[in-house]
Amino acid sequence: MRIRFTKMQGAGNDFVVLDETRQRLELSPAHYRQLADRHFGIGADQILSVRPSPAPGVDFEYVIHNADGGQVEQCGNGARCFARYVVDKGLARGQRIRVQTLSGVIEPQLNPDGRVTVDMGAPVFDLPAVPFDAAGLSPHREGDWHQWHLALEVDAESEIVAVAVLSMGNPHAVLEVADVEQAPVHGQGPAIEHHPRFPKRVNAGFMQVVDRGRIRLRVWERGVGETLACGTGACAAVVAGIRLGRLDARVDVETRGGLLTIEWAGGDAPVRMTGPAMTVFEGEIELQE
Ligand SMILES: N[C@@H](CCC[C@H](N)C(=O)O)C(=O)O
Repeated sequence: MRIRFTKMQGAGNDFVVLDETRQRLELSPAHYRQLADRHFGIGADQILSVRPSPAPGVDFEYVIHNADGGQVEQCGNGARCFARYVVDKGLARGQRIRVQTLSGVIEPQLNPDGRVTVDMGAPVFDLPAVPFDAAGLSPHREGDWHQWHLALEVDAESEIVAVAVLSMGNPHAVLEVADVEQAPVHGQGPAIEHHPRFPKRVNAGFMQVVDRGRIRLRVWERGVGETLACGTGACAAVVAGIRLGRLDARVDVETRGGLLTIEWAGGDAPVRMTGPAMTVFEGEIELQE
């Protein structure tokens, strides 16, 4: 089967975008893995499918698959690229759209400067909803919140890390580190992703607080590995930093692929994420059966 695609990136987190507004492509997990493969396919961290509105009051459905072929609930950098795509392709009626995801409705909006702001909804702290199994663990109190001590096995050595746990529609564990460039992202990242206390696995964020309005962040993404940026990871890190008393309500997040700005007023307020969204190229690919 031959299909058309658009390659996009948001702060270096890269995507293959597929237009399924007129016809479902009915792709298998193996097809998504081929599209994401950097040697045998196009190369991407996630595959984003644009589908027609599934319900009154929303404009589109946004379906996300990780590079490993698994479907996931949310993708923040992808949401900005999704908005840029539907506007540039003339599929959207205005600059502000409502989009159904597996974890709820999000509202991206194109800004005059070309960046995109997304209302990502409120963070979720209910541990079973993340999901995170805290049975038998004692929380370590910080700010108005707490962190959890997890035992990890990394290169046959036992290590303990303190993580803040929350959902931005998808699960996140956030660790504070002194220097993000020296952080053991490729050692601790996969150990946290597959830790048995996270039954759906987890995205692991390594956050260095520069000052109350700026952090540096690297994220080991579930189903992908380290990416140049993770939008929901940036939201989760800033929310965690605010609740732990380290950050103010508006924070610039430096990632290896670019700058994101995250705003959160606390409580049930939605998290707002602003950042770039660009088309890289378009083409056709023959999918293996
Ligand atoms: N790149 C993303 C997150 C994509 C999904 C994530 N890997 C997961 O499995 O939850 C972002 O920008 O948020």
